[in-house]
Amino acid sequence: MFLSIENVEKSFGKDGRRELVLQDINLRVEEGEFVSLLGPSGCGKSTLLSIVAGLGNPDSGRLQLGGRDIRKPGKERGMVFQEAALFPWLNVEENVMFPLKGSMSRDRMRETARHHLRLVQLSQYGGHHPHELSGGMQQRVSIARALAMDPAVLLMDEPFGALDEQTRMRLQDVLEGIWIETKKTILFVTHSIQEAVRLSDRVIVMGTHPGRILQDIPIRLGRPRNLHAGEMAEYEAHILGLLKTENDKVEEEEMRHAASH
Ligand SMILES: Nc1ncnc2c1ncn2[C@@H]1O[C@H](COP(=O)(O)OP(=O)(O)OP(=O)(O)O)[C@@H](O)[C@H]1O
Repeated sequence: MFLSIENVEKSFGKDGRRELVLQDINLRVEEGEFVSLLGPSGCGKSTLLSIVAGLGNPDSGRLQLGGRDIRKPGKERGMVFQEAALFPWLNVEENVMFPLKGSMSRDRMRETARHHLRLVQLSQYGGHHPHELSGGMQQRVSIARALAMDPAVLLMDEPFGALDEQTRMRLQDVLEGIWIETKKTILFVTHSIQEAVRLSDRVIVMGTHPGRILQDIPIRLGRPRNLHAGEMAEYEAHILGLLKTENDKVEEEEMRHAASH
């Protein structure tokens, strides 16, 4: 199922005035694509993702999944946040089974949970409780939980943002492996240029004030990706240049704003 975002605009009230947070957002994500939203803090990445999740409405514009309008949350869109948010009183397997309740038999639920725990390489930990796992392992459980619902699209909001560098890179490998195996459509929010280039088929670079799309960059590299490939560094340098120009512009605006008050 393709995801389409057309002419989306969103503003919030701030200090007694309206601030345009998303302007003229147009994006189409094809079935099976891995697309990242990358941009400076405050450019509206999370706002856009939550609109796609159906957790917030745009002021104008249209969102569709497989040709059907998105108006509210739905199980065809799975969400993974920065914090794993597992139920501490349930074990790992029960956490993955929890959202499946009522949709299938208990045996089938258990089988589905086990399959997805295998996918995130946590087969041995089904009987453990969340507090017995590291942050990275907890996040893998939350990915398994989202995938077990078999969503058409997986929405991931900085899922590795709270992890240390080593764990983050390990989870990038795990996620790429899952994507290669399942070919899920993924929309992924990140601050990290390296992470976006490492994982994505396309990187959507966003600018801020107002949040908008600066460039849509296809990453034409094979999989699994070789972290040390020179071509990866070339993409990263190009994106860094784009973001630097954008940050310089924002700093200039802020200085002008401060000087006029
Ligand atoms: N519910 C809200 N009410 C008012 N302003 C909001 C709300 N949600 C977000 N904003 C504002 O919208 C802008 C974009 O926020 P958003 O969290 O989407 O950016 P982001 O790119 O995800 O940032 P970060 O990378 O820091 O998470 C910010 O200026 C933020 O303060």
